[in-house]
Amino acid sequence: MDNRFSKLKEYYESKGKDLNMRELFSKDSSRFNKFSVDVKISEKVGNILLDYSKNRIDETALALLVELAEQSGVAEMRDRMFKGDKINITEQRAVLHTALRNRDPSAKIVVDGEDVMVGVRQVLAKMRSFVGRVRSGEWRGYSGKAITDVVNIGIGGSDLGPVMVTNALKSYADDTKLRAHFVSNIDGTHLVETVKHLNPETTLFIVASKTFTTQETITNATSARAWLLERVSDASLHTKAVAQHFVALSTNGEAVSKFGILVDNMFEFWDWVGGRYSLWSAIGLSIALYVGMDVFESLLEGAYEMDRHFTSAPLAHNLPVLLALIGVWYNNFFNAQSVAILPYDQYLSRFAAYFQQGDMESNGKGVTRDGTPVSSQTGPVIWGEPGTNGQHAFYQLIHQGTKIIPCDFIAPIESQNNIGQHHRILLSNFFAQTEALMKGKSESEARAELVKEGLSGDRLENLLPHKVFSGNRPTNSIMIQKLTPHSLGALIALYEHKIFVQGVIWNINSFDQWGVELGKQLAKSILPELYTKEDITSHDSSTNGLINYYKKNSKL
Ligand SMILES: O=P(O)(O)OC[C@H]1O[C@H](O)[C@H](O)[C@@H](O)[C@@H]1O
Repeated sequence: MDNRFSKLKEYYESKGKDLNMRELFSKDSSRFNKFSVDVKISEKVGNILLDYSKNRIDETALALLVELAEQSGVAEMRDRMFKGDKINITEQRAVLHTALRNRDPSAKIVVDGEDVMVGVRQVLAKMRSFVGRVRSGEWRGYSGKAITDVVNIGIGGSDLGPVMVTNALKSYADDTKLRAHFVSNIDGTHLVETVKHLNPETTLFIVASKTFTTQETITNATSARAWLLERVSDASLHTKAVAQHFVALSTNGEAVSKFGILVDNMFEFWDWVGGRYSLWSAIGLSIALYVGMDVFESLLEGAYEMDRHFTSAPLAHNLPVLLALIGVWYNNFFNAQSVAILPYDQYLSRFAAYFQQGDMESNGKGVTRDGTPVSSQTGPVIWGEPGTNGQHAFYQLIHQGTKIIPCDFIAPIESQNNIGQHHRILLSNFFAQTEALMKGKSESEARAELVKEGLSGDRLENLLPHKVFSGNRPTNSIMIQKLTPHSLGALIALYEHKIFVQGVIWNINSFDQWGVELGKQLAKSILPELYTKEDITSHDSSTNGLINYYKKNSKL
């Protein structure tokens, strides 16, 4: 760790590592007020509360963390990102997903002498017109019927965002009129199972790929086209069928035309949009078709409001900055390996999966921006499932295991589906889990409980250690008023910017992903080997063994 971390390191060693939340809470009745921020993001987003008091921090640790952010140039790098500087140095690209949701009609962001906002607005207008035509039934399939099902074919950033958001905004859609499906995996099962019950006359395929070279997507799109054409018996209708049933979302116009999709049916975006930050671009078309363009634009607006908070709030009261700094504290000093994202909202069931790519592909890096090996830990493992499901699956390890797992609990105050006691039960679990993780159960408390249950002697002594919870396990609690397109947009942007801040502090490039390339290259060289008769000897003995085992037993 370089000098920027030394004061924190010293504080961690002398006091930080022994901070005990139970003691901190009992000594200071205003701890919640001191270590929480309730920010009104905008009228439509509403407030976002971040309670970070259930963390192993005190005023000194927090002040030193904020100092770390200042010294690392977080504010400067943030401003460079928003104005379109090429901060993605390895790819020499600007990082401007924030331009996609910039709702200021007079905004101008110049990259290579061109105002990118012009194109952003044009594509949004094109999306609006297309979405309107499909949703109203004006856009027809080859046989004259309106579209009932949309299948997004894409993977990674061209899949996870739309999957997560369409799921989150289900209550804003009308599934009886238009359904959204997603095919990502190259495993043929994904496509076959998805189209099995679909009517080719009323199905629209969206081929979503920034590069339009991704093996999985192009293979799935080719098979989807074959599926459609096999069902159009009149061959003279084939060109029309592709034109009416295939659209593309991409930065690569040439490859799109080569695939046979009309330029008119292509929705463009640009190399300054990272795949994992692209749901705000044309990649969001499946979202817009599913929930309507107004709702999609509300999502953009919500993210824009979070951008405004991020660019204007002082670092010590800045939601993404606080989340990032708390993460750095555990990642770099307590040696925490992972972070669990636990939304207490079924609509957010894909939120953690989405940010697995968002965070791990961004900050899973081993060299600094100047190419030297990092001297501190970088991005954590991100995982999580919605509550309360997770409670009955993996929370045991978070409560009593040997690993420290900082958790983010997220919940809306209001439910979209108020039936019986459900929402209050859900929230009581949220509150209880964070309390239990913080407080734990001491030996004397556990003993008293066992005595009360009538246990004594060896039985009590033997059981006692299993009933003790060490506590002092960190959580952030995030509450929004209600899961709306606006608040969802803000929540996603909150996490995006958290990742950004951590990347700046670790001095890494959060916007490339070279690490995914090697496996892709090797797969390309292995594929032809799977078609030959003879045994393969060109790899290590394990890879040769696996390939030859497959070939020997394959019935193909
Ligand atoms: O949108 P595409 O160009 O098809 O890329 C899809 C995905 O594949 C790549 O392997 C990257 O790791 C991801 O960042 C990207 O989102």
